[in-house]
Amino acid sequence: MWNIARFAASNLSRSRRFSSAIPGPCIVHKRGADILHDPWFNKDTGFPLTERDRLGLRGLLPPRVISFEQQYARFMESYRSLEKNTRGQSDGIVSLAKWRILNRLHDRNETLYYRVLIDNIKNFAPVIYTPTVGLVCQNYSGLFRRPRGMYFSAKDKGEMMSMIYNWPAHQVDMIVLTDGSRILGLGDLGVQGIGIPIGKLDMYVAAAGINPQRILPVMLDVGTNNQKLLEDPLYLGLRQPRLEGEEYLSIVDEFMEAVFTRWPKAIVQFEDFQMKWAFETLQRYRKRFCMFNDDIQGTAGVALAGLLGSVRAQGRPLSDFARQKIVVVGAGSAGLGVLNMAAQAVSRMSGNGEAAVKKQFFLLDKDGLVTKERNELDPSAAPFAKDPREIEGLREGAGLVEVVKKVKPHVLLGLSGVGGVFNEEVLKAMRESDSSKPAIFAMSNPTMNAECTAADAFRHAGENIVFASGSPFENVDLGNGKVGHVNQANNMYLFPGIGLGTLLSGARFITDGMLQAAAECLASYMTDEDIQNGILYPSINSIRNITAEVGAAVLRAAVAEELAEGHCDVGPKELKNMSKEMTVEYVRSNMWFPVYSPLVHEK
Ligand SMILES: NC(=O)C1=CN([C@@H]2O[C@H](COP(=O)(O)OP(=O)(O)OC[C@H]3O[C@@H](n4cnc5c(N)ncnc54)[C@H](O)[C@@H]3O)[C@@H](O)[C@H]2O)C=CC1
Ligand SMILES: CC(=O)C(=O)O
Ligand SMILES: [Mg+2]
Repeated sequence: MWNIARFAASNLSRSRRFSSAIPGPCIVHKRGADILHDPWFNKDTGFPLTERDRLGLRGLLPPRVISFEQQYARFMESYRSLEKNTRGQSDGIVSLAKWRILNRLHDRNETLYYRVLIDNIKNFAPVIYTPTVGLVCQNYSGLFRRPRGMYFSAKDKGEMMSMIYNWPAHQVDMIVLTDGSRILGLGDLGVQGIGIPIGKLDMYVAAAGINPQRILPVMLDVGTNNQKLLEDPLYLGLRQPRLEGEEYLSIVDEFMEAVFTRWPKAIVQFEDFQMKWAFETLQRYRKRFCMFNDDIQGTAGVALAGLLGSVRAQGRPLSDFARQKIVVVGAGSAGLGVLNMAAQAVSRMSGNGEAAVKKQFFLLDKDGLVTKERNELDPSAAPFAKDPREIEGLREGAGLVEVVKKVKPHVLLGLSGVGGVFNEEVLKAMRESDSSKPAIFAMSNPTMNAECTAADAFRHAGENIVFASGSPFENVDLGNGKVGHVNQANNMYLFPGIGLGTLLSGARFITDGMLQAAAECLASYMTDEDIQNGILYPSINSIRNITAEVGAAVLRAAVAEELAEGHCDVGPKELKNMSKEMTVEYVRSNMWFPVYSPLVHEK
């Protein structure tokens, strides 16, 4: 049974930590049953009697008033019963049942939903985010009950500027946008990919305290090339092949113009676009609008923090990063994003130009080692393609085992989307690594697409490795009381802070400097003792803390670059005068925290 006294105590300390927890009034333009059916305002049986009178709710609810704490306890009890009752059933069935119960609460009462999410983030993140969100996207048309977010389709061309005004909120701060073309490692899921912006924005609310009334998940439905979906009579998206070329770009252009016309200060996070459009749209918009691509830029920062951590784990100075041999498997938006940011970091550390520092990186895609001899070499991969003369004993297209045996890398990092590609032979080859603590990052999502499991990594590559995966795995029992620590190398450690820091800075663009500051902040978050124990990233339980630090680092970088225009009544001068600690506190104090606010009706 959930302990109400403990809840009250933790709530008290939380309300001290987050000054926004003192509930100010909330203006509502609805009355009566319309409020009960609006998850932003609904309190279910929690409406006090006076409020029921004021809002025309009297008689629409059973007479007894149930407190927030009791509602919370009742939900947690139902959740635990569900866990008990589904024991022994398949993982997929259990995960979807958990997602459904949380989703029903989300659709009914957002305040309660976000409170249970924040307080139980370690247990619930795998349900509302990776891995379960992948399963939800795969089954989205069948699971659909109520719409969430906005859908702009190829059929809406010419209409988007007016459509954007259909969204009921006056202000939107954070938008996550996808076209569904590369959902996690699951490929093209068309309109069903909307689950990803929804899950990412849930993390924004939980980790960054973005007000849920100011978030907007968006699906740009430009068709799908997934034949199975096109043939599915229940599929909810456009039943046509994906638009390409200028036709495609004109849809994204129109959407971006519409968004920034209505909400000039919004931030748009591009998510899970196939590689060609991920890079193209980033180039196209990053100097015109306040946007970033999470898969390219967020992932890069998280991976870089982990790579720097793995240097520290070997007991070496950070400057040694310039000597680490890193094999990256997957030359897509994520893999190339990581290599570009790693190259910038090495270049800064060594003082050499970026071209000179790429020797230590080895890039493989589905056709093996990428070299300059590759036919139709992708221009974004070209800077990392090996000159065959520098890689004695290796040839164009060499397989992963061959590369690992020959290179003896310090780090093996997977962003291929292919489950199990780090097989027993590859992992055993990592035993010959030149590092005293080889690092294995199986970053692809969801779980079944991870390049290897945590257990296999420790079993085959040895107990001295450091391990990270994109989706969560349990720590591994190594016997003799020893534990193989599993890190979650996921962009969730950065994107909430990038969004919040940018928002509070009032910057109109997101620069490399701001992203670098975010990565450096995460990299320096862990103590030497943690790192020695193989812990490269903090626990997800402290995600609000991490996000406050990352947000402050991003904000301060925007100030340093003279991009900060301020937010609400805090202007650029005040931001400039804040110390580092004050900035962290400022960011923290701007995090929304779910409490029932008194509702005040206004026509
Ligand atoms: N942990 C995290 O925070 C993140 C994880 N990811 C994951 O990374 C994966 C890839 O994402 P993107 O780069 O955007 O995809 P992408 O489709 O742009 O790239 C995939 C790359 O993997 C290569 N590949 C495919 N099969 C391969 C094989 N057998 N061996 C070696 N390489 C192979 C492809 O040639 C391509 O270069 C996805 O599973 C995604 O979930 C992406 C972003 C963040
Ligand atoms: C985590 C994430 O952004 C991805 O797997 O695409
Ligand atoms: Mg993604």
